[in-house]
Amino acid sequence: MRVIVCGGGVIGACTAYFLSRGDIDVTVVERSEIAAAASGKAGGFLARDWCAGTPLDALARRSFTLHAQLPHEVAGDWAYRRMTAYGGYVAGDDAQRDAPSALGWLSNGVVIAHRLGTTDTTAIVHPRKFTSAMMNAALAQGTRLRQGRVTGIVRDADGMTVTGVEIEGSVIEADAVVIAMGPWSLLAAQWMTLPAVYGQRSPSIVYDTGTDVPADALFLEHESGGETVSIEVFPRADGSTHITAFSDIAPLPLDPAAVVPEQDAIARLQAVSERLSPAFRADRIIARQACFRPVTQDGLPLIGRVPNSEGLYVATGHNVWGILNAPATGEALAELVTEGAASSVDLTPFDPARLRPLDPSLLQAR
Ligand SMILES: Cc1cc2nc3c(=O)[nH]c(=O)nc-3n(C[C@H](O)[C@H](O)[C@H](O)COP(=O)(O)OP(=O)(O)OC[C@H]3O[C@@H](n4cnc5c(N)ncnc54)[C@H](O)[C@@H]3O)c2cc1C
Repeated sequence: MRVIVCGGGVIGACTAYFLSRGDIDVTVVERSEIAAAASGKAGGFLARDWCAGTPLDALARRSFTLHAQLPHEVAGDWAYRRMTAYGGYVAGDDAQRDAPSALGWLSNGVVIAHRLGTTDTTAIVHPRKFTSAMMNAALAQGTRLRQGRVTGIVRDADGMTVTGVEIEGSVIEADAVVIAMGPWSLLAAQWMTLPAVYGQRSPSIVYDTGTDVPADALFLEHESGGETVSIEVFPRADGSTHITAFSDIAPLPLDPAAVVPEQDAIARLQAVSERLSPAFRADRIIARQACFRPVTQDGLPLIGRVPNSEGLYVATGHNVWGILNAPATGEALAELVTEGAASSVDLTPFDPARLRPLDPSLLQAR
């Protein structure tokens, strides 16, 4: 069986890894480089039970377990570690402003209100290193990587059954095709019956904090310019700390390589970060970046068969939990493609047929 995975983000890499463990001929087509988009620029935070009470719960729990197993199965170091997570706020002009923080590495006035996760329930990876390691493991199992832009799907005479993928004028044949192009999966709605996928932009700054910042993830609220801003701080085991805030809605550039941060958002983020801890000094900044996470209309991913097609699958729309949920998505999708049904997780809540398909004429008008 020949399977083409379109997109080399964390979802494409994990899908290729699990497919290539079977007797499957896998090709990943990536237009830029592995982890070029959100999968290389995310925080990498993982939580076992933060999706409890939602349709994502089983997928998240399975993925959290796989994240703990993969360092024993796959070569490479992607800085997997368990961590503690805290919630709180940055005090404004009041008595708390000068009070020492409960966590010694934070500045006065950073108030820790509650613990959100322990080393049993929360963890982190370096997302670019994780995605690359999964892709390298797939390559070691025989997967091929082809650089190029997927520009269409090829079908047989009945118009239903997929026979390959078009890459800028050339065609590679396949028995099954998986669309895993993150927010750019939207473009695939021109070629198949697919619901809309949107991109939500977030800027982030990465600091080289070495051993100055312990394994404490932070979810903080801060009053800034009359609005309440949510700040997320993710110290990783390789000594880098990722800080993000100020998500906004912006047009998705057609080329993933054209995603750049707004200078104003980065300046605001840098100012907030400096307020949190002396560890976040300007001379320690190693990346100022932005990325678009893929979002669907109901906030749940699309994982499963594409309606009205034979041999066509999609895995995208993972929103804020794409790094967490990639392993279980890849595992379940590999089962669906090769065995006809997913056995590790119930994919029913993520069936692409649950949402109204996007009218392709809206894309042509873009
Ligand atoms: C600031 C930020 C922080 C985040 N933090 C976390 C976190 O802490 N934990 C967590 O679980 N999740 C987090 N996320 C979410 C996570 O990053 C995403 O859900 C996940 O990376 C999406 O992966 P993907 O593979 O679907 O898409 P992408 O990473 O966007 O990958 C899609 C790939 O497809 C390629 N592509 C596009 N078009 C084509 C084409 N025509 N042909 C071939 N290739 C193509 C692109 O170049 C890209 O490499 C965060 C996101 C952001 C923005």
